[in-house]
Amino acid sequence: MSEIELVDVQAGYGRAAPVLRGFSVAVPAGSVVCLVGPNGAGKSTVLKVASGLLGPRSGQVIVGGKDLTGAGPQKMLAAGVALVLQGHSVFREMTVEENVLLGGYTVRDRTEKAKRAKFVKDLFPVVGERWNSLAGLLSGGQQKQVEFARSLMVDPKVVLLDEPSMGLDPKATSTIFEQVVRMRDAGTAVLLVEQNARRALETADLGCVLDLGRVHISGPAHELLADPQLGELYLGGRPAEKPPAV
Ligand SMILES: Nc1ncnc2c1ncn2[C@@H]1O[C@H](COP(=O)(O)OP(=O)(O)OP(=O)(O)O)[C@@H](O)[C@H]1O
Repeated sequence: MSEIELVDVQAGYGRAAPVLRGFSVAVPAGSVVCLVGPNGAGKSTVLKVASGLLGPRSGQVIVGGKDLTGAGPQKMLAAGVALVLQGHSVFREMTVEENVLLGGYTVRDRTEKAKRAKFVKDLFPVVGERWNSLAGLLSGGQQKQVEFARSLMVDPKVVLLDEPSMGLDPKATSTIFEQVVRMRDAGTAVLLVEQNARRALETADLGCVLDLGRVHISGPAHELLADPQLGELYLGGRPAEKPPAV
């Protein structure tokens, strides 16, 4: 079963022409789905619709088999859909602990909250190691892991990640993608938007290429990576150029 599904969604801003024009995607349990596509294609808009920040003009948003079309962000979070925003959203003047526990604000049961805090510390060791540090003292990649940990405090079924590698160097980017896999292996479905398309598809189970507000092509991520035409158009060149014939 899909944890979240967008079906034939039309969505846009104000009176402007729709950005998404009949877009569909399904994120199966225990999988990472990566959305790629050119700038302005509507990738972040998909995450806004999936998180309830933007209501679709038509189409459906189904979470865990229930139609939640038009539900706002609070209801979507309560239904198990968490969003990790683009850029850095940690509170720098607060400790890592305070940042992470903020994610569990809606978890009333103290035992459950303590259990979740232990879970995220185990999943992201750096979060546990720096638990009492000010979040602003951490590196960009470490801060991103604090954001991941914060989003997992409510034990979401789905995490939406908007460009998690933005602003990170290649080493930190690798760590972040490793952590995305750990999230998935811990049972969270992940819908990922990335500029770093090739690297993201290497991590993902399924890929979906978005162009002109629709799905251009979708399928197993390794198949998209191997497609030379997609490589040229969307992934910044072919995967393995043959040496020129002499
Ligand atoms: N808040 C907004 N108000 C009006 N138009 C918006 C808003 N956010 C995005 N848009 C427009 O919607 C279109 C799609 O934007 P979106 O951010 O979803 O694309 P994207 O594929 O994520 O792009 P990028 O790869 O550059 O982040 C763009 O034309 C953009 O200008």
